[in-house]
Amino acid sequence: MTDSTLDFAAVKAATLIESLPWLKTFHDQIMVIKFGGNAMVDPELQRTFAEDIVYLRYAGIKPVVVHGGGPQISKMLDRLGIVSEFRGGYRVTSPEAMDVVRMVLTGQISRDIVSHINEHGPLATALSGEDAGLFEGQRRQIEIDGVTVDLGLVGDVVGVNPEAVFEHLAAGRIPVISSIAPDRHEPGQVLNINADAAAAALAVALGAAKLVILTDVAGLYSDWPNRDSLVSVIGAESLRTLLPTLESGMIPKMAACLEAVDGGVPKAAIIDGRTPHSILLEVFTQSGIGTEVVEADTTGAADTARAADTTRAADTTRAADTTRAEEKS
Ligand SMILES: Nc1ncnc2c1ncn2[C@@H]1O[C@H](COP(=O)(O)OP(=O)(O)O)[C@@H](O)[C@H]1O
Ligand SMILES: CC(=O)N[C@@H](CCC(=O)OP(=O)(O)O)C(=O)O
Repeated sequence: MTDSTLDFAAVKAATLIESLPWLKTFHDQIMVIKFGGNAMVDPELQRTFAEDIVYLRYAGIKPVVVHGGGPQISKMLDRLGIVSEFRGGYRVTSPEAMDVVRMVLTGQISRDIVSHINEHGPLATALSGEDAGLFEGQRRQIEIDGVTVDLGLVGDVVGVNPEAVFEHLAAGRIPVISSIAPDRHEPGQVLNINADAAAAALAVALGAAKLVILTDVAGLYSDWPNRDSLVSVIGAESLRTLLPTLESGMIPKMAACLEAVDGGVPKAAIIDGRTPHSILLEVFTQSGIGTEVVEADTTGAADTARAADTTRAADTTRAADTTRAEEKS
């Protein structure tokens, strides 16, 4: 063998062995993966997403997919001439818009994800938050600049009955879940749940080891919209302080990460779903990609502890064009 072949083999071996601690950490653990509508616009990315999910499953992890579909819902609403707007990151949902939300999420997107995963074998099964009483919802109102905004048929998940998900996992299946919930206070009424929030509530109820949210941006930028300073790791307390200053799309996402970590999920990450195999890069490399939210704060002693614990880079921010691996070396 030539020197360059040997070097290449060494790099491959190093990449493979880097996954060993994570294979041990997550063995037999539940991981909730939220697939955002903006991360699924390209058919090739849907294919590599399915490969990653199947890879996790065969690596001995129990993946549970919660999907969004905001852009796809907006497109269908436009086609049907139904006006919709977002307030504070949530879609104001009229009864006729709700019909479209339900149809697109459960009838179209869920089916597509199941179909891509099942190209690898009969693994995935679709569930809506309505099925087997999985989610219980309650209408939510938000305040913007001190004024209460009525979001219509938008809800929070206020109860999760995870038995059906556990049963599917025990049977070796990969549940693919749509973020619709029956209204706890109005029988027959369903509510539109932001998929980040649904994923967080489910991750807590399932006792997941990690929540991973795929979106169309590298992670949380502390200098948005400049994109020079990507937050690598952030503790729950720092995020709580930052949350009120964030802008639209990031609000539900970071609120969901905080809810998950506050609820006992050890780690929640926001990653760029446009990077092929971003899930494998996040889960099986020491440096990961994107932004990770952890319980302990990222300054001072906590940094040292986490670095020693071989989890993440201690820096809270980094230049957008440097990798976390470089930071750690
Ligand atoms: N601080 C920030 N860092 C990164 N992205 C941000 C930030 N603030 C707002 N955003 C916006 O949030 C978007 C992600 O939210 P969203 O469009 O709802 O994604 P998804 O469909 O994946 O749920 C990004 O594309 C970006 O435009
Ligand atoms: C209340 C609310 O805003 N619900 C979302 C549900 C889908 C979703 O969350 O999709 P993404 O993950 O692609 O953003 C919506 O109607 O767009």
